Amino acid sequence: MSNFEDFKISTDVKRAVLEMGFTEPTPIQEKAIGPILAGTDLIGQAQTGTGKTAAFGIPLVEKVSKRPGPEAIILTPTRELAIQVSVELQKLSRYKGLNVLAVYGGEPIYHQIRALKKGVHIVVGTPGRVLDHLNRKTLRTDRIHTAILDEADEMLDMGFIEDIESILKRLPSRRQSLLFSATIPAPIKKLAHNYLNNPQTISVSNGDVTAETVDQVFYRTFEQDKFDTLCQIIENEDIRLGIIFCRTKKGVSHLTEALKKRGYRAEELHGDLVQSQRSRVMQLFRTSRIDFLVATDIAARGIDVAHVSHVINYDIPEDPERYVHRIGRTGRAGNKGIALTLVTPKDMRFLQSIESKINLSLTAEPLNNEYADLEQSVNDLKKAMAKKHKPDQAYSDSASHLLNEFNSQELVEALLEKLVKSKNDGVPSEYHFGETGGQNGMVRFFLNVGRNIDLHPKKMLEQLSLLAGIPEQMVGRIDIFEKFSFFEVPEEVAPFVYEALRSGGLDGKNIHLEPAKPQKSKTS
Ligand SMILES: Nc1ncnc2c1ncn2[C@@H]1O[C@H](COP(=O)(O)OP(=O)(O)OP(=O)(O)O)[C@@H](O)[C@H]1O
Ligand SMILES: [Mg+2]
Repeated sequence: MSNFEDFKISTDVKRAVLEMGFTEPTPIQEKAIGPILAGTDLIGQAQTGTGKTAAFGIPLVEKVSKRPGPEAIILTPTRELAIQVSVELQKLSRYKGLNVLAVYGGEPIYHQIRALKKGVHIVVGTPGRVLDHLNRKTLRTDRIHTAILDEADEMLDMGFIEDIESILKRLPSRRQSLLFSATIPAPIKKLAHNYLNNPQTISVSNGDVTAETVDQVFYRTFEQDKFDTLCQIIENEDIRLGIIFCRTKKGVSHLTEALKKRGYRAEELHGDLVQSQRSRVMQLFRTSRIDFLVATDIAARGIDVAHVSHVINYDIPEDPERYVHRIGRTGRAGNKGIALTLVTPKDMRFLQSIESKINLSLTAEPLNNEYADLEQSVNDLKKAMAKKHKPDQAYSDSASHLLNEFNSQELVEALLEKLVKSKNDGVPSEYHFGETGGQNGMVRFFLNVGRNIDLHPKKMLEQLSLLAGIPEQMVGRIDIFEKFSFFEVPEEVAPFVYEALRSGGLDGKNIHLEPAKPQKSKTS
């Protein structure tokens, strides 16, 4: 089947579908619409951005009557998603003339009560506010024949499960229940069977967990270099609209502030904002009046904004499912998208679990380091100029001499080039190390060894044991990357290694060491 004409749906609904620009059903729509029309309970799984909303929305608006309702309830994990889904259902039912209402927290409840009283056919809501209405008896349930959990795995997970259970318990038991998500882990699927009646599972992922329209790469960086790395990425990439994800609300605020200071059009979205701010930011982003939405995982699920060209994980998600949903905000409805993830040494294990979840190994994108070095050299030079230095006659004479001989523009260019080259000559000018938690009594060190350093793990091992006076076999694992390396040693010898690195450096040559900033633990 490759045509909406082939479904048993009324012309009112068909007309709306065509007006929305949908000419052929997507695979999940092709497979799910028939069974839903037939009344089957269903678990529907398909990649991000492949039209799951219309897959349940089309048969739903077909089945809901114009009699006083409500006849259907859809639950979503965030307010933004409730609004978005209600808008899509309103569009689908435009010619049928149904009323769809979004009910969510952070908005005066009276407006919603008034709207519910006036008559609503389909309710889309977040669990907290829906429960509130049920408790106040402002939302009647006796005519509800369909319940849908969008982002079902999230809804049946820790944060929501209790609310969902109490809502479902109050709905008529003779009802059709539908669960949709891009990810449905096995334990959640098992749990889902408690709420469904003899469900059919429809899965269209042809082996890929993430949408194949999204190009995924990662960048190696350090905690303290993340912002510079991000700015370099933004400068290098051609970003139409970008969503930047951070782990915490604070992180989102700080990053937004920093980006704004640099002149980027960015706004923050997280749960500490009042609803009017949240709606305003979403509106600015949807209408391209800002270029970057900096968000917590609040924006990870379901959000559909046209022309999002890039998703950037400023903080890597610790949970592989979150990664799948976050990057799914781009590459939607057949469009291309790019997903970039910043990875620090301590993030490597999260990257590995993501890779095994999505059955893909991501490629590391090298940063354009020469330009980064150039920028740094220019900054170094500016700093030097800002310092009042005593005039040294010999330097002054040489400078006048050179200026007489060469054009000043060319002279500065040559000096800069020399400065950048010297940064990369042989031994790096700066070593940097810090400790992050190792495992099983091991302490992990990481070293920023700069670029272009020829450091074989074996050589590093020899030097380490020589320096710290510890046997080679005491060193756990050594990983050497382009720009940094890390290794683990038993807790008891860690202080010796620390001292040895501080006082000596790996090959004893002109090495400057700095302890890394302590890593603060973050909470959301
Ligand atoms: N048949 C279709 N033809 C063209 N575009 C479609 C079709 N169905 C849906 N779309 C569009 O595809 C986009 C993604 O749809 P939707 O938001 O329903 O995806 P989803 O599968 O729910 O993704 P997620 O897992 O991220 O929630 C929307 O902009 C929607 O309008
Ligand atoms: Mg969706």
